[in-house]
Amino acid sequence: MTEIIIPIKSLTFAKQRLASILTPSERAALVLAMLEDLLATISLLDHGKIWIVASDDAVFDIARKHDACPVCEPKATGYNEAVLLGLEASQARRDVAVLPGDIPLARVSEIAALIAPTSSDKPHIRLAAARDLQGTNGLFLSRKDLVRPAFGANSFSRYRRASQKAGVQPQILEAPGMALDIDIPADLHDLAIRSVGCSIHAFFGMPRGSVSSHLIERGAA
Ligand SMILES: Nc1nc2c(ncn2[C@@H]2O[C@H](COP(=O)(O)OP(=O)(O)OP(=O)(O)O)[C@@H](O)[C@H]2O)c(=O)[nH]1
Ligand SMILES: O=C(O)[C@H](O)COP(=O)(O)O
Repeated sequence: MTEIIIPIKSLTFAKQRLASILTPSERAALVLAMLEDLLATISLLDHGKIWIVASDDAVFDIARKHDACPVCEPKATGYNEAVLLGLEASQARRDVAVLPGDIPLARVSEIAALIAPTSSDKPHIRLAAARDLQGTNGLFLSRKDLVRPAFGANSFSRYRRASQKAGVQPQILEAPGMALDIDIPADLHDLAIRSVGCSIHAFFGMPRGSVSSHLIERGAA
């Protein structure tokens, strides 16, 4: 079964691009709520080990609650280095997936399509794009050395090129829930109005009708 790596940046430095509308403690709470929702969604599926690469006890507490394995990152060296730590920790030779922790609306069916185990030795890569078609919100490798982690600006086209260089035509997944990663205030506004019933909605701490105006007051839309 497919093992899953989820890197979570130090809560102290989390979600800097939301600093104009959320306080540091709100940003930390947002990261934890998004992780809860993602792990709850994954828990509905058959999967291999989940590796959470992070440096905060609060993150590891959530990991353990969902039977995920903590991988302690000695210092924050970036998204790709964190993924490499997860890949090293994983004992799987084949079928690994990487998910960011900030896709709280990812649907069960979308993650199922991303992590479906392969049955042949033919190399296989799956990619789920961010809605701007620049970022990558889901990566699946049938062998963990098929491409090196290459997250960051414009990673989607970089992964496509790297896959082709490795002789693999990547499968591009249609995944609108996964496509919303929470980077900037406008993403948070979209999340607030689409997240009723999720932990993330409780994070906003108010009934649906007022979420939108509250975030607009802070400049999110
Ligand atoms: N463990 C770990 N995870 C990281 C690191 N940098 C980014 N991530 C995680 O990678 C995923 C995607 O992060 P980004 O959207 O690029 O950035 P972010 O750090 O969440 O937000 P900004 O501070 O606004 O850039 C999230 O799950 C982050 O928590 C890092 O240095 N270490
Ligand atoms: O998708 C990626 O490779 C990274 O997350 C960077 O993209 P972002 O700025 O959309 O988070």
